[in-house]
Amino acid sequence: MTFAPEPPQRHGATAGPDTAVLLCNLGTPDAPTAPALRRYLAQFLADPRVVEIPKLVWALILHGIILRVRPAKSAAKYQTVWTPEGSPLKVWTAKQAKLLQGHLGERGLRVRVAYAMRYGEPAIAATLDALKLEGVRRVLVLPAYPQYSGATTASVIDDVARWALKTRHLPELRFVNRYHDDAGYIAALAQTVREHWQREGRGDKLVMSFHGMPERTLHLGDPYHCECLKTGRLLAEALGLKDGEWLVTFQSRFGKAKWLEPYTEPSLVKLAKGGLKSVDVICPGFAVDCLETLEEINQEAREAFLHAGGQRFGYIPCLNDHPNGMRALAKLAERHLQGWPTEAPHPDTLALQRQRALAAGAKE
Ligand SMILES: C=CC1=C(C)c2cc3[nH]c(cc4nc(cc5[nH]c(cc1n2)c(C)c5CCC(=O)O)C(CCC(=O)O)=C4C)c(C)c3C=C
Ligand SMILES: [Fe+2]
Ligand SMILES: [Fe+2]
Repeated sequence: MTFAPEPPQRHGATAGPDTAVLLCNLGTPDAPTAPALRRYLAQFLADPRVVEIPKLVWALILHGIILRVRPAKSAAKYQTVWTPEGSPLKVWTAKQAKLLQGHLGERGLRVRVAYAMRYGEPAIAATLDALKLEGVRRVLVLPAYPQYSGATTASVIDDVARWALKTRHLPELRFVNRYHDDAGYIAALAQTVREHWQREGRGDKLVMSFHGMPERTLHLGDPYHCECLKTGRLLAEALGLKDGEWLVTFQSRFGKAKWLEPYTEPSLVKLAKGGLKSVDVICPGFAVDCLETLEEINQEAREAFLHAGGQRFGYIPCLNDHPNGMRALAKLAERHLQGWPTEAPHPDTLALQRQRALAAGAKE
C-alpha cells in the first residue's frame, strides 16, 4: 500500500469548525435517463453488500441482463418524481444537512455538517478529502438509515474504511449504526401520522412499509428485520394503535429470491379485496422521500389498492425537513458527538487564531 502525498492540513488558518457530521444517504442517478441509470445501477448493484451472490455469476447476470434492461425502465420511473432541482433523494438530503447545521448551531455545537452519497455524487471519499482540507479533525458519520442493515449502514462504513486505507493523516472517526428505536425519531414519525390524520382524515389501518431485503440475510444474522419490527411496534404504541390497526410490510423486492414478508403491494391488494376501504401508508425506514416512496408506494401501490376495491389511499410523507424529525436528528448527533470539543470558541480566541494565521502567511 502506498499513500499519495497529501496537501498540508490547515491549522487554525480559518476559523472553521474542526468537527464534522457527515450525513450519508444511498445515492441516486444524476439524471432520469437510461445512461445515468446505467452508471448508477452499475456502481450500486456491484456492491457485494447489496447483492450477496458469487462475484462471477453476478457479473454475468448484471452485465448480461440487468444493465441492458433495467436502466430504461427505471429512468421512466424516475422521470415521474424528478424535480426542477433534481432527484428528490438528493434534494431532501442536501436540505437536511443544511437544517441539521442550523439545529446543531442552536444547540451550541460548533460543527460543520456535510452530506455525501454512497453511490454517485457527492462521493463519500471526495467529501471526506474536502472536509480535511477545511481543517476538520473529527468526523461523525451518520448514515441516513434508521434501521441497520449490511446492505446500507455497513456499506457506508466500508466506503469510509476504503478511504481511510488510502489516507495518511486520518481524522478521528465515529459512526452512528442505527436509530430505529430513538425516542425522538419515533415521536417525530408519530407526529407526521397525527398531522396527516388531521389534514386528510384517518384510514382504517396504518401500513408501515420498509424497504425489503433477501430473507436469507435475516437467517445469516442481519438485524434489519428485527429493527423494522421494533420501529413498527414503537410507532404503533406512540399512536395508541391496537392490534389489527397497523401492519409492517416490506417493499421493493428485487429478483426471484424470497425477500422479507409480507410484501407491501400484495398485502395492500389483499386488504382491499378483504373489504378494507381506507388505508394510510408510511415508510418509516426512509429518511427522505425518494423513488421508492414517491413512485413505488404513492403511485404504484396506491393504484393497486384502489384497483382491488380500496377507496382511499393516504400517503404519509417521510420525515424530510419536518422540524420534529430534524430536532431528533440533531439530538441524536449531539449524543454521538459527546466528548469531542464542539463548543464555539470565545471571540477573542478566534481573533487570536486569525492574527497568528496571518502572521504565519495565511491569506485573508
Ligand atoms: C438488489 C438489491 C437491493 C437491496 C438489497 C436493497 C436494499 C436497500 N435499499 C434501500 C434504500 C433505497 N433503495 C433505493 C433504490 C433501489 N434499490 C435497489 C435494490 C436493492 N436495494 C435498486 C435496484 C434501486 C434503484 C431503483 C430501481 O431501479 O428500482 C432507494 C431510492 C434511490 C433514489 O434514487 O431515489 C433507496 C432510498 C434500503 C434502506 C435497503 C435495505 C435495507
Ligand atoms: Fe434499495
Ligand atoms: Fe422500487
